Amino acid sequence: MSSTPPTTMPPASTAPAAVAVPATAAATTTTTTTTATTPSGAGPAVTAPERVPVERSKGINGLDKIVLREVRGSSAEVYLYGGHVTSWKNDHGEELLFLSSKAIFKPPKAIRGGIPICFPQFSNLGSLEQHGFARNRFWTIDTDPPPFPTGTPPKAFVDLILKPTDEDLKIWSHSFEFRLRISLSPAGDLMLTSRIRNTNSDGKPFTFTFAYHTYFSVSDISEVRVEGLETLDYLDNLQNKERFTEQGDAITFESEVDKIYLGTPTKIAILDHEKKRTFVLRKDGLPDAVVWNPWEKKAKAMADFGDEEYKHMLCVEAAAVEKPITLRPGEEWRGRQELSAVPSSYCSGQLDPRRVLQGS
Ligand SMILES: O=P(O)(O)OC[C@H]1O[C@@H](O)[C@H](O)[C@@H](O)[C@@H]1O
Repeated sequence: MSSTPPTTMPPASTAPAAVAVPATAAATTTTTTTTATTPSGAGPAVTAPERVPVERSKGINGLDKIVLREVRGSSAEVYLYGGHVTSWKNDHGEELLFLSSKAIFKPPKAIRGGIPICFPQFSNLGSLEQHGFARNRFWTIDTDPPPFPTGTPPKAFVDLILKPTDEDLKIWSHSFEFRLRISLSPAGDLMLTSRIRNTNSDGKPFTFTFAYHTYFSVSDISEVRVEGLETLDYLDNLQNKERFTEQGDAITFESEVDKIYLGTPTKIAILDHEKKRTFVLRKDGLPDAVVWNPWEKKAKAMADFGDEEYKHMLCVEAAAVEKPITLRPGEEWRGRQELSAVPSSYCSGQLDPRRVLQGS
């Protein structure tokens, strides 16, 4: 068991990353950019790999969306509404995220499925609307994001930004810049990096909670297990957020679950026995992990969720909930989530490979 402390970083000061989609583009546009990375410290300038074209088009109800495609065939779809990833496909074109057939693509309703962003409040832990407002605001493409301090930029990516409107400032009186980079690796891994900066000019700090509310697509919830959370403490949302300790070998599902696991490892596996697929979730700056499945009764009560759909989804959410993040003006926080989908016969790292191999 290990916990990841929240990271608070000074302003980034190195090489610029590429953003190539003009904010004014209409219908479907395709842009390719090659970025020269400026020196980081004393290092030489390097030329970033050629950027894979990003497509911008109209999605459901005319909402703007971005499609990222990697050369080997994987893809991701991102709605500017919510800065919301609605699709992630592997190089066989198989959908890896759950999106409800009843999802309502109409503001102010958040899209049911994919990866909603919960900010500046997770769940009902505060005075704001459930899960905060980032998931039902219109984000824009960030044409000039500050550089990432290290690493080669990915080839297929988009940078989005959310800043509060005057209306937002009335309900949460803090200025911020929320930058979200969504990228696909050549192997088809989906990475989301959030950089949130306090831009208050009144000298005031602010505090927030956060989650990447990822809906994984699974073949049958009763055949799924989650590894990496066993023996950890959790707050049970179904029991007034009381604190318990998880017992047993791994997490399996036979009824509604809504738990916030605390101080979780940086790597969690979701094994889909029937599909023989393992999702590996890696995270940074996000110590907690929420596990949610509404099960039958709650499914029926949700207007934007099919009665039987709970069988085919599981939310495992990289989150910062127990210890809210506080930023002073000028400070930036970074929280990263990386998702891979691999055959269940493969796993590496801190999880016990024998258990993942057995897959049950
Ligand atoms: O219906 P919403 O607002 O998208 O929330 C869905 C669920 O999201 C989970 O993260 C919460 O732990 C649950 O309590 C909640 O029901």
